[in-house]
Amino acid sequence: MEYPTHSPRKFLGMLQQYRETQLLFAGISLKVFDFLKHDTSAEKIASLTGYDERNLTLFLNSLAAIGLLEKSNHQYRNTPEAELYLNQSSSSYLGGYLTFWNQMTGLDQVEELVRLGPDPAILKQNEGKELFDFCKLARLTAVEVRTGRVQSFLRAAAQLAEPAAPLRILDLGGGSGMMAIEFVRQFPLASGVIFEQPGVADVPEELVAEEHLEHRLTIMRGDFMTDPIGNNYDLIIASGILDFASANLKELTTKMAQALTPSGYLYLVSHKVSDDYIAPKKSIVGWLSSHLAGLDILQTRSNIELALTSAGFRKMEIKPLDGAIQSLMGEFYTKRHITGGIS
Ligand SMILES: C[S@@+](CC[C@H](N)C(=O)[O-])C[C@H]1O[C@@H](n2cnc3c(N)ncnc32)[C@H](O)[C@@H]1O
Repeated sequence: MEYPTHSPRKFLGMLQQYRETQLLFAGISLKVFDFLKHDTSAEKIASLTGYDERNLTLFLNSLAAIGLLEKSNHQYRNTPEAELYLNQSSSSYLGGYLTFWNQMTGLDQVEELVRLGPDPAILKQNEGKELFDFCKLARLTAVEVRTGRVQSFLRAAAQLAEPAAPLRILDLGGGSGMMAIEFVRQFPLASGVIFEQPGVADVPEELVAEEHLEHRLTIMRGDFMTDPIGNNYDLIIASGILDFASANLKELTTKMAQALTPSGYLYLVSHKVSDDYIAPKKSIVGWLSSHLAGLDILQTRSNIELALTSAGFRKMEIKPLDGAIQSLMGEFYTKRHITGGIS
C-alpha cells in the first residue's frame, strides 16, 4: 500500500502542543513549581497542598515527560527554565505574565466571532488603548522585559553612545518604563521622561521610585497622539506603540522626529507585519482575538517604513551583537545622513 501524499503529522503535532500548553497553565495555576526547587516527592507535595497524591503523581510525570520537570528516584525537581520562570519565588517569575497574555490573546470566542462578526462599538471606536488592560500589562512586563528585550536594547545602544554621554531619553508609551530605567542605570549621566496614559503611569512611577531614580526619570502623563511629548531628546524608545496610532501613524512619527535633536536616535520595536497580514505568525495570531472583537490597528512593516521615511528617518545598520537576542531586538533610526555615536 502506498503512503498518503502528505502526512497528518502537522495536525497531530498541533494537538500535542495544545495538550502541553494546558499542562503548563495547570502547573502554573496549581503552583506545583513552587515546591520543586529541590528534589521532592509527589507524596510530600500532596501533604503540603492537599492535592490527590495519585493524580498529582500522574500530573508530575506528564510535566516531566514534556520537559518542565526532571525526575529521578521518584523525586521531581524543576528544570532550570521552570525554576527561573515558573517558581513564584524567582525574581524572573513569568507565570502571571503568561496567564495574563493567554487570557488577553485567548481564542475561546473565535468561532462565535467568525459567525457573528465584531462588536460594533469596538469597531467604531477602534481605540486599542481602550480595549486592553495596559495597567496590568505594565506591571507584568516589568519582569518580562528583563528576560532578554532590555538586554538586547542596551547592547545595541552601547554601540551608539559613550557610557558617559549625558543623554536625554524618552520612553514613549513606556508601560512599565523598564527600558528607560535600565538605560539610565547603564548610562549614569542619562536622564529623561517616561510618557504613559494617566491610567497606567502610576506603574512606572512606582518602579522609578523603587529604584530611587526620581531625580533622573520623570513621568509625563497624557495621550501621545494629542498631548505634547516634550523635545530635545537624544533617544526616543518606541517599543510596541505604533499600532496605537491607528490611522494617524504619520502624525506620530512626525511628532517623534520633531521631539528628537537633529543627531538623535529612535529605537523602534514593531511587529514587522507583512502586507498580506500572514506573517509573522506570532503577531498575526496574537492580535487575532482583538481584531475579531473589532479592532483594526495592526500596522504593516511597509506602512511603518513609509511613515518613518516621510518623517525624515533613516534605518541604521547595527553590527551583529554578542549576546543580543536578535528576535527581541528593535531597530535604530536616525535623521542624520551619516551614522556614528551619540555624544
Ligand atoms: C504594548 S504596550 C508597550 C509597553 C512598553 N513600551 C513595552 O515595550 O513593554 C503599549 C503601551 O502604549 C501605551 N499607549 C497606547 N496608546 C497610548 C496613547 N495614546 N498615549 C499614551 N500611551 C499610550 C499603553 O498604555 C501601553 O503601555
